[in-house]
Amino acid sequence: MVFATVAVCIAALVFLAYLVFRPKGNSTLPVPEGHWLWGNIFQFSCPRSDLLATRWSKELGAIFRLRLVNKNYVILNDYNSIHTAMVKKSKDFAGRPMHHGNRARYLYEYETSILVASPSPQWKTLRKSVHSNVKVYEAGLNKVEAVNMSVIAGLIGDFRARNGEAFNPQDNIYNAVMNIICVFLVGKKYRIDSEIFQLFKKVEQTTLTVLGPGAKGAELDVMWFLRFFGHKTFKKLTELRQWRRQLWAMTKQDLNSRTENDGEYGKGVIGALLESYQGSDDKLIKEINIMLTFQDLIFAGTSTTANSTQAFLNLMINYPEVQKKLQAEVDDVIGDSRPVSLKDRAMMPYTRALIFELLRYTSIVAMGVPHMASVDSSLDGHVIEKGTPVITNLWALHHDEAFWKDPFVFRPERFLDSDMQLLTADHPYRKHLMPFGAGTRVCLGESLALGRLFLLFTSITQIFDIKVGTKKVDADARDYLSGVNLQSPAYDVRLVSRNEHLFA
Ligand code: HEM
Repeated sequence: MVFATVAVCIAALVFLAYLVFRPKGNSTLPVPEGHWLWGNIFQFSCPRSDLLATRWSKELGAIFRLRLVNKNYVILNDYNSIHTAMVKKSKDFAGRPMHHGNRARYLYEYETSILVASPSPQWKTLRKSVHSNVKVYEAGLNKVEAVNMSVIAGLIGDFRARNGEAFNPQDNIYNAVMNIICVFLVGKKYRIDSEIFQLFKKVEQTTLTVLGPGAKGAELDVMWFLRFFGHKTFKKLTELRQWRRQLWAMTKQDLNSRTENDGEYGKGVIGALLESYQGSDDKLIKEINIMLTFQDLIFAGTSTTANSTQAFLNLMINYPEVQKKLQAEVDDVIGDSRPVSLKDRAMMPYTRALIFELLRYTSIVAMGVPHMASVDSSLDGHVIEKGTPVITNLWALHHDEAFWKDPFVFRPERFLDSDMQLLTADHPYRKHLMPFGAGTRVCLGESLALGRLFLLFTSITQIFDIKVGTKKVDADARDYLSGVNLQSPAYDVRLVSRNEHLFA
């Protein structure tokens, strides 16, 4: 009797759990086979969820949904679906699913920033302000260039100090890119061993480990109660909030102690933002929104560019014929007696094609940044309910075998025409390339990133022959490590000087 009562109670509880956790709505989109209660969550919380989603899309079609416990997520895997959602129906899908992610909500202190806010008057004002400050920054191209080149000169110096011996370039690249971001944000480079620089690094790197689809602790998004049981990611999130507050206090103190012309390059984007809102009656933007946007820009700008540069060196080792062509163009257009300038770009189609190919091949931001349907809408005849998170699988778009010939071969020529000129922007290859997303939420740092990659790649190539280190590591992007951004596995390289006098 007792046994029967317990069995009935358990069955009732399980049924109740199913009723509570079963996803609401009646989506017609196919879903991969998963657990009856928690759906696909543990399958999807894996390293390289982009590769898994790409495999699923081959069985289920370009648009499918995942069930993560009681929530439906829509995954878009080809050009038509991504372009329709991001560009044609940009307004319908420009939201961010902040309410779905406990980790993000807690980290962002239940407030918003440029990256996590759905379109609203506050988001528009913030995006417009950052954008106009970025533009001011870009307007004086010489200034941006001077900033970049001073940091790049330091990086070249670090590389030279290796005397052509094998070494892992990861830290040097990361520190240089982080300092480029510091100059962009607050108008100043920092000493690598300074407390503030170390805090910048800690905030950036920890953010990457606690957010993102495949990051550890994704289960907190649907089982928030786990925070009461000593969950490690929750502890990290709490620490990160403290480090960010500390970094923000130090940054403000530093900015306040400087006069307009004091900093090497003004007060940067954050200095300008703070000045425009401090003392203004406009209560739309609060200091916390600027602090959170500061964090967005640190992590959106650093590892994306650092990982691309790290991938570049290993690609040059693995594709020596590409390196030769790049060097030939650098030697031809820039020569060996002056540093590279952004103005050279117009005369360097091969280099620009190489950068496009690198962005396609590596697809560093493989799953984009999650979007959300802001209204009831549809994609390819399927209803997408308001509030549904929508993920763009940019990896699948950039490695679609039905569209790209040999997508796993690194070949810059695919972006050149028969006269070796860059394909025009309306060419299908250019249109299918969306490493920065597209539409309303397109990456805010696209032109900055393209400019920096150009200066970094050409400067390194001008000064060094890039050679294999102690052992060759495959550059196949399918083997990259996951996080929020993909990263090449560690390798070492020999950078053998071919130009002794520049940056000496
Ligand atoms: C190789 C370098 C970079 C790549 C591949 C990249 C890629 C992306 C992607 C895919 C998105 C999401 C777009 C979407 O929501 O559909 C994004 C958003 C964003 N990126 Fe980048 N990014 C790069 C560099 C940068 C830099 C240097 C900055 C600024 C310093 C930056 C700032 C941002 C911001 C603020 C957003 C959010 C925009 C919004 O939500 O409205 N990114 N980026």
